[in-house]
Amino acid sequence: MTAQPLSALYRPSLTLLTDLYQLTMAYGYWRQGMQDREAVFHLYFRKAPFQGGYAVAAGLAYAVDWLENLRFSEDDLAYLGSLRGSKGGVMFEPGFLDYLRELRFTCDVDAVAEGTVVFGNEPLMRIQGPLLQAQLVETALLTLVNFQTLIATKAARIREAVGPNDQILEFGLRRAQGFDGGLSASRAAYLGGADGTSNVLAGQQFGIPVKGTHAHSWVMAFEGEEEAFEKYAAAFPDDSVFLVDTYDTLQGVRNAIRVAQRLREQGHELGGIRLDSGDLTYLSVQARKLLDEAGFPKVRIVASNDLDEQLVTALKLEGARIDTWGIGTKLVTAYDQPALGGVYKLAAMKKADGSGWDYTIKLSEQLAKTSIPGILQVRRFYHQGKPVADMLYNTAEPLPEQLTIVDPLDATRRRPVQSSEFRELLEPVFRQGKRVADLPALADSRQKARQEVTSLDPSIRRFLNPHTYPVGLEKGLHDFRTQLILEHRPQRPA
Ligand SMILES: Nc1ncnc2c1ncn2[C@@H]1O[C@H](COP(=O)(O)OP(=O)(O)OP(=O)(O)O)[C@@H](O)[C@H]1O
Ligand SMILES: O=P(O)(O)OC[C@H]1O[C@H](OP(=O)(O)OP(=O)(O)O)[C@H](O)[C@@H]1O
Ligand SMILES: O=C(O)c1cccnc1
Repeated sequence: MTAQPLSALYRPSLTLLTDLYQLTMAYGYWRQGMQDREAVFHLYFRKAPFQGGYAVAAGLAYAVDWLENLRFSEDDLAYLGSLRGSKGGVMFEPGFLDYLRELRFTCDVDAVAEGTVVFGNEPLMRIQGPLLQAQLVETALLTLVNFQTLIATKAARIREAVGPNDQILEFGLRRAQGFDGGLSASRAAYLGGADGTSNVLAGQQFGIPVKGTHAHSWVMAFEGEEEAFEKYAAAFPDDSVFLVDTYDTLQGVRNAIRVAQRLREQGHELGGIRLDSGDLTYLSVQARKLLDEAGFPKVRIVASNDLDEQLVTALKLEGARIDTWGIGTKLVTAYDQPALGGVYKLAAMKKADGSGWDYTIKLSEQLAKTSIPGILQVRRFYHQGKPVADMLYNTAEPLPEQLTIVDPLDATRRRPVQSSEFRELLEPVFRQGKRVADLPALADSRQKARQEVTSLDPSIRRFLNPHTYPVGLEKGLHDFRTQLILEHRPQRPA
């Protein structure tokens, strides 16, 4: 089969962006008449990425867009109708395809706003509604939220390393995992703390400032480096950043200074220089000296070359004089942890007679992987404006006067909640399939992300062995979960 043109992937319907098993289960539920049994699922990850102490929630805007456009097109239905089982019969009978044709999303969705700091085991999304639909959306929600949360978190860590004043430019498109990997990474990187991107499509789609310098090939295309700088400046007299390391970096800085002097005579100022190889500390210190001595203290020094938060930290400690950090591969591919292990688990089903809830649990040998039953909400407690602990609780049960949170991994660790200052993290986004909340602008989510990260204690923000932020189960929920585990676990005689 020949490859589809790229434009064919930007179709109005991305409903088939799913795993086949979502559709086979949907068919099975439909056949059983179970499609409308009310169910509750939660989307959450278990462990913050990069061995860090937190994650930054992202991807909700994509998820909302996907859910709002959840509709099987005639092309989708024709394809599903063409699928065959192993004996050659149709996989999905025509009556089911008719059902899918009329299917509209009617679930309630509650979600954590983009830019919110989140921790392991906390639902980022809660989907409540007809079982078939709530199940069907699993894969797309995971693919959209997992990746962007991962990249936003990486960017937030890079922002931590870089500090509040320097610029971060995301340069990753060429090394990203495919075109959508590149596009959604640019969005999430901006949300998490980057100031701009080289990705022009991301600029157009999301309003992210587009920025950049020039490549080595520009310099190589001219007789000499100075001429190359001269010609670039002729095109962009007020917006030039020269890449100075094609031949000899410090000689490149001297060439840049000569061109900057001529630009100044014409009433323009050089924007910056970029270093892309060698010892970035030594070279940035030397370059700064040369630029300052020549009367160019405002010319910025941009650095790139396989940077990440660890390298930025090292370069800062070494005394590098870098103002702008160009970061590509390691940011957009989340190089040291290329996937966030977010999961989507069934937590409750309405009884067949509609009289109440049956709570569901997925057991595991590891307690960390055992799911949490209930119709969950996350309450974040504050002390003097700073988050101190999060509590997961079942909204279907009354809360006691005195709240106690229990560590889900060690029931002996519990703490009474003293603070009366709190907020609920999961906010209504859809009610019966209709969007009920406006999504914030991307720049506002970005600002929120920064505020949220900086509100955390430094012990949680640090890279090396960060403290664990307390996330616990409300004691009633903990006791109920334990009881459910005991009910479901086979009690083998000793
Ligand atoms: N002062 C420094 N301290 C720690 N690491 C540094 C320092 N300067 C540069 N690095 C990092 O060291 C790595 C290797 O850089 P270097 O330029 O020596 O090799 P390279 O990338 O193979 O060079 P080139 O781009 O010329 O092929 C890069 O990830 C770079 O960011
Ligand atoms: O190192 P990253 O964090 O991934 O940042 C992006 C890299 O992409 C470019 O290199 P490339 O060799 O592709 O092109 P160039 O000739 O413009 O340097 C640029 O010079 C950076 O080194
Ligand atoms: O503009 C730049 O300097 C740039 C863009 C993409 C990749 N590397 C660098």
